[in-house]
Amino acid sequence: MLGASRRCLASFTRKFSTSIPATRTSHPSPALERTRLITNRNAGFTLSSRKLHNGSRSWQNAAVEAEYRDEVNAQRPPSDQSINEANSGGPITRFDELSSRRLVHDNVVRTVTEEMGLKTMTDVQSLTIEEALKGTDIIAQAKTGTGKTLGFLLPILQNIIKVDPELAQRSRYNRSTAADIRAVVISPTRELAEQIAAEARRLTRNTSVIVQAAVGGTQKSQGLRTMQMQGCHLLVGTPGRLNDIFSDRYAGVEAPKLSALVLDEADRLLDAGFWPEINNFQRLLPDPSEQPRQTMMFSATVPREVVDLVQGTLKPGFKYVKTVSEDDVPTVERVVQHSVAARGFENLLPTLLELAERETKTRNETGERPFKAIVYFGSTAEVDLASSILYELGDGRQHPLAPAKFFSIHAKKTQPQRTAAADQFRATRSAILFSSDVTARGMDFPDVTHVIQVGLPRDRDTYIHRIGRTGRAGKEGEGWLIISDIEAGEVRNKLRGLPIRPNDTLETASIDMTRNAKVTPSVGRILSLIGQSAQRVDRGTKSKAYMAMLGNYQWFPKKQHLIDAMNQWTKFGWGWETPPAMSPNLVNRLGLSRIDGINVGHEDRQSSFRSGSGRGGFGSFDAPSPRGGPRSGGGGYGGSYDRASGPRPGPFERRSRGGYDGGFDGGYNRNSGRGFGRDDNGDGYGGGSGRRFGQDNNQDFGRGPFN
Ligand SMILES: Nc1ncnc2c1ncn2[C@@H]1O[C@H](COP(=O)(O)OP(=O)(O)OP(=O)(O)O)[C@@H](O)[C@H]1O
Repeated sequence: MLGASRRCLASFTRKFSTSIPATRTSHPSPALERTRLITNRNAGFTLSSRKLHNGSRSWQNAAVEAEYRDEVNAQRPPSDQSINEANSGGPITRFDELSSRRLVHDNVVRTVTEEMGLKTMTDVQSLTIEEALKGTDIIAQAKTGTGKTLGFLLPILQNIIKVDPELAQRSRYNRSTAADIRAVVISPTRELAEQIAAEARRLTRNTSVIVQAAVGGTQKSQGLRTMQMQGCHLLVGTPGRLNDIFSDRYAGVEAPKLSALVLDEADRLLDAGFWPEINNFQRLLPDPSEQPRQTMMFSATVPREVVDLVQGTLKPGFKYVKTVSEDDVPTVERVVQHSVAARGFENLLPTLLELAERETKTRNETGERPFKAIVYFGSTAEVDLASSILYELGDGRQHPLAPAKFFSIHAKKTQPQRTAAADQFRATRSAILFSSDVTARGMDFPDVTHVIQVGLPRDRDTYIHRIGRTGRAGKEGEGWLIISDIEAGEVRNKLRGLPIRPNDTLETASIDMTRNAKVTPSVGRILSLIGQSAQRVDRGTKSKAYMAMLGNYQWFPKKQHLIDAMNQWTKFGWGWETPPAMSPNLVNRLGLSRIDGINVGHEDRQSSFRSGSGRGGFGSFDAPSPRGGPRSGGGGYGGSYDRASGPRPGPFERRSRGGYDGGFDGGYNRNSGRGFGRDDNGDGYGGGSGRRFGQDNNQDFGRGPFN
């Protein structure tokens, strides 16, 4: 954030004055209490540097606690009243009114109502579309999955058509060029940019408006050729690639008539990781004093500081639309949210399996929508480890989670792998997507029944956006947060006020794996399955996950406690007597030199060791083994067993094995090399505020936004 703040201060010290008439409040009703159109009349202040230099946590808290003095209720009437209101010029709540009031071309409205099947506007659409059609600048905050995308695409499209009416019809003759861009939408992630472009193409299919996407990880030259051949009116892209093509003087990409700029997931784009790119990109666009343009910013989370930050750059009269009131929970009510406190890190995956099995079974029995889950982890390495272990459960026999298909996405995969995984997950009825935060914002995967977060999300907004992948467009969903006991205090701190209910119905969460114990057969089976599967995953994948976790838990003050908990995980989760090695340099940098239990050395020199001892694994449990017959003591792994002396083919490279025809897909990129930190965009941009530790020995930690 620091980087952003400094630059922001330089760029946003302009004072401005704006006065906006209060929006009419008519027929208030309880349903309307939550919907607010906030008009900020805090004119003429200069940004406080101290405020902007705050860390993200205080950002979030400030946002939650912020009292907006100048807010005006613009509450939405109940539906039976709205039609009358619309006829008499009240707020528009149905898409067909856009046509009857001659606000949007019939052709476009028909596409929305007939082809997309949408009749009634959501709150945020009702409050933004009409304003945006007038060219007003907008900051909009609305809960996840409430149709913000259409809230900006529809007015952009109509405003393009207004300037060039011929574009309203589909024409065989395409006059557009790559130097004819009228609107740009910026998204923080490639997947989201592609999704927005796909929605824009659906919306424009009966017009001559051309939509293109420009995202990192794809061939720039190929994208440019398409743009040069087909032309472009509406460009959707990620910040790095947009900068790249606009600053390439030979690309022929220009926007002299640019009339709209949209920042989707605006708070993320204005965060430190992206701000330099956004700032730079704006400089490549026509000067707004010569070519007036509309700016719109949308997100489910818009901290007060972001509003303060950007309002100086918006046109006087801008609207701040907020459909989440301060005292409302920022997640949709239809998503029931549970938290499970697991005893240690070694309990996390067994708990995940128990939950996934239970939910799959229940849904099969009741005939509800099949289990379709996104499981979030804090880093790419954890995604790789968990997805490998869960996939390996199907080794030569019926997979316990069949018929679910498995996919995984993170920023270290190639873009074609990421796109394929997203597309296939979208199209699959029963599936599990293991993901880092690259899919946390904006992604609209249909029918996701569960969002499961393993480990503490980096902040409150990340939790909210992840949860927002379920319960979309009026559907039900469940959120599960599975954390280890050392995170419990921080969870209370970060996620205070959210409607998360403790849940103790998962038996494996509380099992003490450091001791021999009697467990129920079902628990014993799960522990054995995970233990055996962990043995089949190579050492490198595990070591990287360990390092990544160490990076993610840098916030944890009691280092000895942290290392003890992590070593307990490697010992009882994987059967390793010694944890992965860390270079002396790294140990120093992480402030661990006085901590017991660190394996100082070089992991690559240890990788040929056979890890695991005769004991190890999940202690010893009196439970039948999954292959029949009672298990004797001696550890869940059945002895020392490590197939990690050389890399084995990644599970994602195999489509199906044995009796499990679900198969893993989406590609498995082993060439991760550096960077085990968190990732959430992967636009190939190397800047940002992510702190990196341990660049030696291929050990790379911390929240590097571009890992
Ligand atoms: N008026 C509407 N009625 C019903 N469904 C709608 C409406 N508008 C959009 N949708 C659908 O709702 C889903 C979510 O929309 P969208 O992705 O735009 O949400 P969002 O608010 O941008 O979410 P996020 O905050 O996660 O980015 C999409 O499948 C979209 O087609």
